[in-house]
Amino acid sequence: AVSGPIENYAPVTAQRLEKPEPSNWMLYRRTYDGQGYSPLDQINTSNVKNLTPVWTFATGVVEGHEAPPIVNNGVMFVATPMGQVIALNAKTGDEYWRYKRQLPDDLFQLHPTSRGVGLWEDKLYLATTDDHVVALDAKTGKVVWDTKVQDYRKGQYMTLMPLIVDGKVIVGGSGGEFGVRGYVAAYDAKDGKELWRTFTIPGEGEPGHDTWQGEDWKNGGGSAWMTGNYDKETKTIYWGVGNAAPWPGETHPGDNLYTSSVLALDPNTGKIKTHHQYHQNDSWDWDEVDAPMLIDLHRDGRNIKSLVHPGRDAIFWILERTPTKINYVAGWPFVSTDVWKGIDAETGKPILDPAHKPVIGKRVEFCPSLWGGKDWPSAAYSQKTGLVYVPANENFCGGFTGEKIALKPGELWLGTKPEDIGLKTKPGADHFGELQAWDPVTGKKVWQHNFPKSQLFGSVTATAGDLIFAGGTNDRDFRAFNAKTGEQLWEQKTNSGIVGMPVSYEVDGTQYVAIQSGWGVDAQRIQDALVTNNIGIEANVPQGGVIWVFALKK
Ligand SMILES: O=C(O)c1cc(C(=O)O)c2c(n1)C(=O)C(=O)c1cc(C(=O)O)[nH]c1-2
Ligand SMILES: [Ca+2]
Repeated sequence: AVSGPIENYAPVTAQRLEKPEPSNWMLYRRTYDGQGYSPLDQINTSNVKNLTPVWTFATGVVEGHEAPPIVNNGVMFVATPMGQVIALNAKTGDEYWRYKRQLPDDLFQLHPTSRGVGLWEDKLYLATTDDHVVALDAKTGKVVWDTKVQDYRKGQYMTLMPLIVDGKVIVGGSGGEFGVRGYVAAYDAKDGKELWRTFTIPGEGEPGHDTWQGEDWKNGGGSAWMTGNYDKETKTIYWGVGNAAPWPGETHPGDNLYTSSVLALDPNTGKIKTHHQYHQNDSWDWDEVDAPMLIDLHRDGRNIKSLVHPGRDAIFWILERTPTKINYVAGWPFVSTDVWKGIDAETGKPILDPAHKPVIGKRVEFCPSLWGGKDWPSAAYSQKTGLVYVPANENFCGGFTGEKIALKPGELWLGTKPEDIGLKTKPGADHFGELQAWDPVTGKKVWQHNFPKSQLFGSVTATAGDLIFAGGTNDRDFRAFNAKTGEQLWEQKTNSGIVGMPVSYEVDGTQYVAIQSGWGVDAQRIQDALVTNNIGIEANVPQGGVIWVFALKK
């Protein structure tokens, strides 16, 4: 059924984003600190077994549905692949309106997805794969403004959910596999005017430019394709930066700032306050775009305003953020890796084993694979347990033969042949996906749940009911775990595999859990590789998107 118009829409303000009501999920990870934690606790470890679907909604789209259902006072906004936004009554599932972008016929989407819509006042903001930012009227879905960011014909596109800070719509571009020069940019939420643009690769005369040689910086990658987090006290955005381009480091000698780094940005000007580079001269497609979580830790006898980032480079990073600097605190491998021999305790730079760094003209193998210990799907932090929950992958290795290839704008530029990219499973591996729970204070793993026949490729969400929700597996299951023990307490088979982000919200006194099921993008690429390896994995993960909403059986 189609509901009537949206009435009494609650305008989104700076205050509401800084301190969101427990009932709502209005930012990518619910709060600016990126913790992915809901304070709702009606659904808990003892009653989660009674969790049952209350409504579903077919999106009509095939491909990877990665966005969290965004909820503002009972109104839900869901972004799907192919530039669609659906507004729904979060309680009944009735549709208010739908926006469908007309994508150009000649658009090639390497990553056909959208990770969500940002909210400000009475509008929504969508970043599109044909590289526009579009503002929609939250009540009607009508386009208010539409700003071109860059040219999709040059391999510039966007998949992220915009970060909204104080009336600014902040986005970052994808295109690391097309040799773009990455950037983060802000638009005025009112009219779509560009306010600033900061390139993630410093130009001539800028600090860090000397970490590049010759002209390499112009096409050096460093795309910034995930939503940043925000420290409202110091007014600093922490934004993750992607891989260097093309992949083999030999083709772009130097540390290559600010690829595979986190940038601390001033939201008003885009000025880079400071940075931390996780690993130098990236050669593995190890984008470090998933923004670090802002967590207050009591560690080593002192209070630390930390940045916690389980990296694609297989290292669980703990950094300290100060207004002027980011300091290395600790790091350790959370899945096995043959690339790093350790971490320099002084500088925080990982120590390379050159035998596992891709080069030109010779096949090099490395573990983990180019999808890393953890790709873009987000980890979560529970304020109740004090643990960090990581969707990790173990027993995958990768490899390729580096090649010097000339850049053709708009064409894939990997520095290897696409058909040469391997995903290998370690012989005798008894599992791949791992849901891990880490204590960031002690650096100890508290529990781990293994997935014998699947990768784990979906974001994780924690709730105050001591529950961890996650999809991410090729068996179509959506699951709830006991946050303290890792015991699996509930599961629901859905229509497709889940690469989406679980959220929780409340309407009229009832707590709900929502997720998009709809398999695709790189979870499917890994699946193809697993099936090719013929290790007893079911080939077929049905596709097609459905929004699922659950509540306790009454
Ligand atoms: O370098 C880039 O610009 C870029 C962009 C994206 C994207 O926008 O989704 C991905 C990647 N890289 C990437 O390396 C990767 O593994 C990946 C997986 C996915 C996905 O949606 O499953 N996107 C991307
Ligand atoms: Ca990439």
